[in-house]
Amino acid sequence: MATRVRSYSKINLGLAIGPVRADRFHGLTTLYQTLDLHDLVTVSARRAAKTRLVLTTNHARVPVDGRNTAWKMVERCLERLGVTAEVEMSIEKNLPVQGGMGAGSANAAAALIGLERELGVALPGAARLELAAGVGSDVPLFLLGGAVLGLNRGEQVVPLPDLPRIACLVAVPNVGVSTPQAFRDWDGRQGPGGLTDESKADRLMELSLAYASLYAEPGTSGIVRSLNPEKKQGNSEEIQSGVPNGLAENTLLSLVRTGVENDFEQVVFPAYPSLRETKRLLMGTDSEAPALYAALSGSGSALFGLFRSDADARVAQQRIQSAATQAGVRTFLTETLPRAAYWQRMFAG
Ligand SMILES: C[C@@](CO)(OP(=O)(O)O)[C@H](O)COP(=O)(O)OP(=O)(O)OC[C@H]1O[C@@H](n2ccc(N)nc2=O)[C@H](O)[C@@H]1O
Ligand SMILES: Nc1ncnc2c1ncn2[C@@H]1O[C@H](COP(=O)(O)OP(=O)(O)O)[C@@H](O)[C@H]1O
Repeated sequence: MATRVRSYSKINLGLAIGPVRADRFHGLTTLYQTLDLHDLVTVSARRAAKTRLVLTTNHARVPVDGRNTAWKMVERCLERLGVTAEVEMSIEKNLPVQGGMGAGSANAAAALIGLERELGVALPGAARLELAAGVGSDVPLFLLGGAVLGLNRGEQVVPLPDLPRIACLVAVPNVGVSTPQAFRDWDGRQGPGGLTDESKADRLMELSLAYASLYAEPGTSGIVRSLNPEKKQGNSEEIQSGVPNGLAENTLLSLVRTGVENDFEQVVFPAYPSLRETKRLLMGTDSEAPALYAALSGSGSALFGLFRSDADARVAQQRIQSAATQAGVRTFLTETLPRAAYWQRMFAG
């Protein structure tokens, strides 16, 4: 029987780009958060004398050969295990391609999880993370889920205590942004806005510390209110009923005060000006269900807003859907997905 895996997505709550490294990748400090929006990856595998992979998908822009992240992962995992097998995979795409939501990366992690289950084997945890990092900088985070600190080129992941669930509206413009191109544009920036390598490195450190400080003992920093421990995990019912989620709001506002932002906005917004307008509409104004925070995710093109309640997120959805400048922008109402829920809901039966 085949294994069906929910291949969830991520947003980058914040992302700072550092200097170019010797391997030509950029140093990053980023705060990933998984979202309750997913593709479906189905894997069936049986041991065989020779390895044979077959991949199908419902999306024209997803490659079905060795360029596919899921294919790469399965091929490398079998090699690592010293196993030959016939593997059939299908990817049902619901998430945007080149959206900055890590969908292709998540597909690779889902393929690994599905393959292990099908073959009844499990690689050691560190080996899985190493394989994932080899497939892409964004893949290891999907072997943790929840709130994850990304360092080095984004592939070095540190699980963070869960942030409370919060209502989220994702807006996906009708353009795909190439990640390598966005990095090249960042490197090409000249003039007063450009940072020196030294100040870029300082900023990476500064943001790592700021993200870690979010988890300081409540009450000691004066930022996160003293809490009822039972409510520490947040509560999705609160969000669904439209009741404001005070804990999530507090934590998020703390994050905003740390100066969280996404450096890619500085190069992606000038290249695609309508994205800046999408962010403005997500944010809203004080009188019209404003977002607590809105930003570009990764290198885009998806943007997201985080809201006090599901009801506020719906109002923002209306704002975008009725704006003449936003034709072709798709919106998805969802919420952030903490680590325990990420793993509980992983298998689609
Ligand atoms: C920058 C992020 C933020 O989440 O962008 P999104 O793709 O999500 O938008 C990710 O780290 C992307 O991760 P992923 O898409 O797996 O990237 P990779 O395949 O590892 O790299 C694609 C290309 O991006 C550039 N790259 C990537 C990561 C990094 N730290 N520095 C880089 O310069 C390199 O040119 C590399 O060849
Ligand atoms: N499983 C996959 N799903 C989607 N795109 C893939 C996959 N494997 C490789 N790709 C290629 O990777 C590129 C970007 O992948 P994607 O993960 O959708 O973007 P992002 O990292 O911006 O979220 C696409 O242009 C596509 O050709």
